[in-house]
Amino acid sequence: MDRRGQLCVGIDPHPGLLAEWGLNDDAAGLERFSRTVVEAVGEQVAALKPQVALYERHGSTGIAVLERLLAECADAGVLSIADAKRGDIGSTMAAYADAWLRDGSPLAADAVTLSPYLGFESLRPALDLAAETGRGVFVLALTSNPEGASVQHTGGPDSRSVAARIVDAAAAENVRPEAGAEPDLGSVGLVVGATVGTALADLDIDLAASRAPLLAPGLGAQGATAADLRRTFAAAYPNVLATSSRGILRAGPDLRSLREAALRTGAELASAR
Ligand SMILES: O=C(O)c1cc(=O)[nH]c(=O)n1[C@@H]1O[C@H](COP(=O)(O)O)[C@@H](O)[C@H]1O
Repeated sequence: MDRRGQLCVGIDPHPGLLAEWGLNDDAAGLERFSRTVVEAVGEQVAALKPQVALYERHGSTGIAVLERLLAECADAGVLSIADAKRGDIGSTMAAYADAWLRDGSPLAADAVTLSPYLGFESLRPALDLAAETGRGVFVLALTSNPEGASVQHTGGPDSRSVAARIVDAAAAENVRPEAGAEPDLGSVGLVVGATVGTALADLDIDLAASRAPLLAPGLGAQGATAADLRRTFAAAYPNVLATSSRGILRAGPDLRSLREAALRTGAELASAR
């Protein structure tokens, strides 16, 4: 982010987008779509975030395309975030961690998105493997969809909301006193939607203190702007990696148009007030 700015481009090969790009809704279309995005913006943006579901719907051939895409991200020198939203009991979580975060795994990415619905501590195998292999995780805290609040804003007996507890748990992970001179950010990131409005203040959440990289979806197709992000995240804004999928992808398949869309959005993020 220091070198390339605060934009992540999501790679979401929806059937409708494939058709708009003149591609078939099959593995060959998926491969062409994925390669085009890497070629257009892979040397320009901080990260690419393939949406795993859109590869899974093609079965094993789609997963094979995803494997190649993750390898191509590494070759292009751009960070990859596998948007898989995994979460399960610890013993199964170890297998998910192995799939997405282990050196040499065919699906190894630089980071993976995780769902803490089974309890933050159930994510332990992924937290530990990420720390061990120099990777990262992004744990859902306040999601960008309107339905998220019904779970994430609710509080327990101490009235701290579910989202605030997840942020607190990530913050505790990101403090590693034994590490000596620490980098600004830890490896346990959080997902906080660009669309959450005043929720951070309402729920008394201090994101800046969490030292978490903040993956913020909702820019573009879901209606949020760079100015919304600036306002919503306030002091934590420098830690935000804003992610946009359809908002950028609709400019394709022309390479230059895709690049320009990403450049324009990146510039808006850099100058947001
Ligand atoms: O983890 C995510 O990236 C994510 C979390 C969230 O709260 N909201 C959200 O939209 N996402 C993902 O971000 C992408 C948003 O796509 P666009 O709305 O097309 O920019 C999709 O792949 C979503 O699954």
